[in-house]
Amino acid sequence: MILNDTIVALATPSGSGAIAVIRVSGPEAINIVSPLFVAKSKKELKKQPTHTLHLGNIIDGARIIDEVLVSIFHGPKSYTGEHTIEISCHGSQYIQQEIIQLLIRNGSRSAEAGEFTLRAFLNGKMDLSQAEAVADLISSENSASHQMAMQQMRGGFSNEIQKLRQELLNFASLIELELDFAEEDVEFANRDEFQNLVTRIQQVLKKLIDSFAVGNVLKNGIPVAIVGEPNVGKSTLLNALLNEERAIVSEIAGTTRDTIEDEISIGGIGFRFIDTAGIRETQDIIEGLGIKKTFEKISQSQVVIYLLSADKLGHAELVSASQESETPKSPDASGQGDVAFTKNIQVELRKIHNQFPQKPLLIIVNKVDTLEPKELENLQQELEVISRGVEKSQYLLLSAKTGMGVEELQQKLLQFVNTGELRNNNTIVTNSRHYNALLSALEEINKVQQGLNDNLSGDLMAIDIRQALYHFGEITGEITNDDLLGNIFANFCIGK
Ligand SMILES: Nc1nc2c(c(=O)[nH]1)N(C=O)[C@@H](CNc1ccc(C(=O)N[C@@H](CCC(=O)O)C(=O)O)cc1)CN2
Ligand SMILES: Nc1nc2c(ncn2[C@@H]2O[C@H](COP(=O)(O)OP(=O)(O)OP(=O)(O)O)[C@@H](O)[C@H]2O)c(=O)[nH]1
Ligand SMILES: [Mg+2]
Repeated sequence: MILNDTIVALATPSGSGAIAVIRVSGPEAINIVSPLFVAKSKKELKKQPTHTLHLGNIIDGARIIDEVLVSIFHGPKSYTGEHTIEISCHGSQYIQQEIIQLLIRNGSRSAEAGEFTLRAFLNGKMDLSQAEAVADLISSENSASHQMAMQQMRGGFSNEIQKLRQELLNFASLIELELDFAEEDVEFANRDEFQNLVTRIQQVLKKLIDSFAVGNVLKNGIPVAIVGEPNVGKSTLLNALLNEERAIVSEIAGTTRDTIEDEISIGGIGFRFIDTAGIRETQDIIEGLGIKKTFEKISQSQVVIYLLSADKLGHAELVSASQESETPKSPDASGQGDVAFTKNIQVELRKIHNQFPQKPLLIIVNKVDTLEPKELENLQQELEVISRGVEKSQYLLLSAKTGMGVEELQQKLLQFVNTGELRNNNTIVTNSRHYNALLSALEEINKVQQGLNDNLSGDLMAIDIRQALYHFGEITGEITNDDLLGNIFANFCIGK
């Protein structure tokens, strides 16, 4: 990592647009751009005050490349903390490249991914968790992920960690001071006060650690698997939820072979729907692989939608609960197909439920547009029977084709999400690196607690306190190394 040179990159997306922004940052940024810019006012860019905007031409010798707006930031008063120039040019890719090449010929270098924000971090403009939040903010696509990233970028999480760290540090210093007076048996660090602090740190850490369960799903979108027998309308439902023709739909059973995923926002929260290959006994190797994948997707999902087709149900005459474990006959063409079919569904459902007992199951009957009102009544009863014994299940009727009941489904899905932490504006941990550091910090704090219980000597306790401090420092970036920074910032886009 070379950090004392001047870097340049396009800050706006690659491609052509109305306007593009090229950003230059580093000790020579102003000196490099100044002679390449002729202001309409004829004023020299170099002499302009910080945070001012100037209209003029970017020139390459006698040639004018573009008419642009240039902003100037004098370090350390800038995003990166370095001298920074931003050039807003016309959004042609040709112009963008001509200007960037010109800047490179005149002494700047192409920035690496995340290098502007890396510099902001290294220059103390933000701590590491705030820098990570910048990337999350850029990729946020709904209200929930936006709110969490914004809170973290503005330092909510960092402040909480910093405060604990500072208090713990004060105690560590006092305890370590005792070591210098070991012979005199003095206690600079009041043990009762220390116990209070340790208890408080444990509580905060536990709260933050618990929030990750929510934060992780809210950030990545709540995965919802749509499963069921072939041809029940899983892909049609996916399309209805996404409001686009995302998956191929046909009357041929076994249309979907591989899983198809896409995300939408419902009530500000991201849901990732996973359409799967219909579950059935099959000789087809590829279809079989698809079905295997379906079960993988169920295990990864937060909620399972088990879809049924109304045109196959409709007979209230059902198997009793005691027979449930019996292997069902496969549906046949002899007219008794429906009963066997329903029994089949019961077995299928219980299979899923037994394999994933904690997973909420939404049993949904699709194609209700094909039923007569009287048949609908029977269906209600039938569903009661089908879902009996499958805890955490709810059922719902809909038609993916007409859209009836789809909104109700969305509302039901929202009920599975705990949005309390979001509403209360609590700090929510969304980053697994932070989560792991918090777990390690708690482990060390628990050792400190044990030390207090055992009346352990200060020198031994100091070791665990230092370890806990180390893990706090990992989150905010006081403790770091080039590999870790490389990893974090390599996942940024170029120009950020
Ligand atoms: N054109 C442009 N838009 C942008 C950015 C940018 O770098 N350029 N940002 C980049 O992500 C975000 C805004 N973030 C910024 C943060 C700090 C400063 C800045 O100049 N800070 C100085 C002065 C503060 C002040 O005026 O009080 C400083 O911190 O000292 C600029 C942008 C989003 N929009
Ligand atoms: N009448 C009616 N037909 C529907 C409805 N939903 C789906 N269909 C039809 O059912 C057939 C199967 O739909 P798909 O969405 O391909 O079914 P699938 O469950 O994805 O099937 P596989 O991918 O083979 O597992 C298609 O002909 C759809 O048009 C509905 O609500 N009402
Ligand atoms: Mg399908």
